[in-house]
Amino acid sequence: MGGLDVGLRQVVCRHGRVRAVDGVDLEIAAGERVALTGTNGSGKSTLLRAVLGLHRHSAGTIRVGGREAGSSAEWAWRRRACAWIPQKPATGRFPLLGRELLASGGRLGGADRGAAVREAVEAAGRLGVAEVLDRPLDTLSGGQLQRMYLARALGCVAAGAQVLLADEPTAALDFAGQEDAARVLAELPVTLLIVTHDRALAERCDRVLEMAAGRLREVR
Ligand SMILES: Nc1ncnc2c1ncn2[C@@H]1O[C@H](COP(=O)(O)OP(=O)(O)OP(=O)(O)O)[C@@H](O)[C@H]1O
Repeated sequence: MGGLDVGLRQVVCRHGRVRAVDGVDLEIAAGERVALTGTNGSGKSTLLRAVLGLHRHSAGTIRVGGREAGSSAEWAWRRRACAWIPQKPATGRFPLLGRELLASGGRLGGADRGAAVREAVEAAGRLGVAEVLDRPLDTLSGGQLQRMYLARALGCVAAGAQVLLADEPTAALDFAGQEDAARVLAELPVTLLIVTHDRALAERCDRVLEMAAGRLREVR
């Protein structure tokens, strides 16, 4: 089993005056699969975004593979190490085509970039979205877009990402899609941190954590 360990110490994230994440400690072993559940607005997405450096007003310590990130080179390493499926995919003002998304994000790096993009395109085929590769992202349905992001994440893993941070990756999928995505995610040889309200997906994880008002507790 591959993967990198992830360690959070006393992480606090603010949105203005709101402490969306309020002193979170978390240790995830390399290769562990962790589901993060909890009430709406409890800080789950903010926590995931902080790991990627997408939430600026953060304090505390976040390590991936034992490495903190501060410099732009360290953040670039972090973003290559961590594949990312966002909750609210931005299609942008000038939306990318599907196949551009698969090669996007600066996360497909290294010598195997071509192989990684091929893997992402193949994954799109397996996930049933091959026919939308040449369409702008803003013309895709929510479920098609979510499948494209999953395919991109699989390409990132093929390119060497060892952690997958997924924010409600099955929320827009039909029943068969939820099953397929849960199986694919659970079989990946990486460390998984998945925000989800999907019980079946949480069941496949080694641990389930719950967030409430910015604080974390272990459920199983
Ligand atoms: N851009 C923002 N500006 C101001 N407040 C924000 C912003 N983004 C999130 N928040 C607030 O921070 C808190 C945590 O939000 P977050 O999106 O992390 O919750 P969540 O647990 O992922 O919720 P959900 O299950 O509904 O997706 C909420 O009170 C939310 O309203």
